[in-house]
Amino acid sequence: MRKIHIFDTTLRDGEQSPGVNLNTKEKLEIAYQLEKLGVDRIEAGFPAASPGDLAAVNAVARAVKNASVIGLARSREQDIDAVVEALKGAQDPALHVFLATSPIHRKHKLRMEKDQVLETAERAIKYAKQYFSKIEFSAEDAGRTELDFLCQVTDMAIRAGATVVNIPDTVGYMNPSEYGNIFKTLKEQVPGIEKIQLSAHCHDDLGMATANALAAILNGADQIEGTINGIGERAGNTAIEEVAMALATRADFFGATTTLNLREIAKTSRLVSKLTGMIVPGNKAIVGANAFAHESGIHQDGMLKEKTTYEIISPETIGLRDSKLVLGKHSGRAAFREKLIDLGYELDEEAVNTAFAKFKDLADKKKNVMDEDIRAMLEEKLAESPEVYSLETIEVSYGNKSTPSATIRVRTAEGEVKEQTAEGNGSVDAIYNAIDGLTTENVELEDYSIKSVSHGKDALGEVHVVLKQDEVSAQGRGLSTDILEASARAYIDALNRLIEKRKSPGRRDKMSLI
Ligand SMILES: CC(=O)SCCNC(=O)CCNC(=O)[C@H](O)C(C)(C)COP(=O)(O)OP(=O)(O)OC[C@H]1O[C@@H](n2cnc3c(N)ncnc32)[C@H](O)[C@@H]1OP(=O)(O)O
Ligand SMILES: CC(C)C(=O)C(=O)O
Repeated sequence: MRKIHIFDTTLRDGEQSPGVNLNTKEKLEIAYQLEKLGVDRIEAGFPAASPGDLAAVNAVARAVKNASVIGLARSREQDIDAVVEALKGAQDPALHVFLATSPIHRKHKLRMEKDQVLETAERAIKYAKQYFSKIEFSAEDAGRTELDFLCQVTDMAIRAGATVVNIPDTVGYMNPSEYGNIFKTLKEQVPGIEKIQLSAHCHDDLGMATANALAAILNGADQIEGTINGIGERAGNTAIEEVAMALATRADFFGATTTLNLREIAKTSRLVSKLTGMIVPGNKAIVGANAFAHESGIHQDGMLKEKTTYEIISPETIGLRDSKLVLGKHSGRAAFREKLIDLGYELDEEAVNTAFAKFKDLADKKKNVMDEDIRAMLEEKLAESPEVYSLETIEVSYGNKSTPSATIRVRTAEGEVKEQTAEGNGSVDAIYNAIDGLTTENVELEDYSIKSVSHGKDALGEVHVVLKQDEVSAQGRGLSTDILEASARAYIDALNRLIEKRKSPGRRDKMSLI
């Protein structure tokens, strides 16, 4: 299979992401991880940009042993000299020199005619030749360059001594068929093209960076430039992990491969995200948090029967432990049953159905139902606790300048519905006064505590109360995404158990499953 070289520019183009600034230590940490990932080339920075970047590139150049280290330069002697300086001590140094070739850049930015562009680039490559055996020349904005002129530029670069010619789609303007056609044309029309490597460097302004890079491969590109997590100038660059996984997953189609250690992908992605501060979107291909997570019942059922129904890549391939079945409102019984087994619960079918109905109610209120939520939900209910009172509705009125009041409606075991409104020092006090008014039980609140069962602002709140009546006490627990409702449920639960204890004094409190 044809080998595609991976040129990583996370430390150069990736660092051009607004807001990203990597110091030497951070660049080194990423470079070591890129070595583990097995990239062929590491573009460590733009040494002429600042003394700090020159020093960082030098540190990377001296540290990296298993990849070529590259510095970027404009077609100017002082920039090339800075790269010479920065790459001192490198085991396998290479220069990357560029000049824009498109009519827009020639006219407005460089203010050069075509022949001046050719002369300037040729002079720079020839100047660099005395220092470097490996030189990549980039025709910046190649995507918007006249194809016949791009052939001329490529011919000039080969004659001047470039070993790699890069065809950047600098502004992410290309589509796969146009971009592929550039590579095909260069391969067909430029003499001596077989002596050099052709490289693709794409930007993601129209969301086509990876597709364009793959089109370049299909049309003869030898090297792909990109970054981890696709970070980079504006909308970013081709994401290296996407190209590597596309080639690995669809080898049948592309007939090309990288020599990356794919198991290092997830780790590299996490490190780059941490050090650059650029958060990876959940739905990002390959490395997003949801890339191997399944939420809907039909998908989860398929996954439990056979993973390939909904996964084209196994998460282990990129160094993740496993896929995730996320319980949410679209989940079905198959995934729910599996989760119960995972959590160590053995319930009969009827209990599973009851628990599943409660789970669906909870999932309507909460985005992600976590393991802690399910445990709490299963253990909330005391199967043997008869419901003398059950909560029907709760309404609370609270203002920091008015007295809180609560209206509670309960249903008795006989089916009678009772309603009571009361005021209190706070919302919970008002709720408990209203319940006391309804039940006419003379109880004392001995203990009240509240905790969050899981994380986030939609987390379940769990309230625990202890009520006392004539030296007998009983505990109660209430669970809800609303802490006031959880408070009411806990109080009523404790009351029910207190009444039950009064009827059968020897009975102990026992928590059990639904
Ligand atoms: C497509 C890319 O990603 S290219 C890489 C982009 N990365 C960077 O620019 C980061 C590092 N850059 C820098 O720190 C600074 O721009 C420097 C140090 C390189 C230059 O700074 P300054 O000398 O102040 O120039 P400034 O950035 O304002 O303008 C760029 C100059 O380089 C010229 N230039 C641009 N590209 C090239 C090139 N490939 N070869 C030669 N000259 C170039 C411009 O025409 C302009 O020249 P002018 O001042 O004569 O008009
Ligand atoms: C320097 C070149 C390769 C570049 O970053 C671009 O054109 O996007």
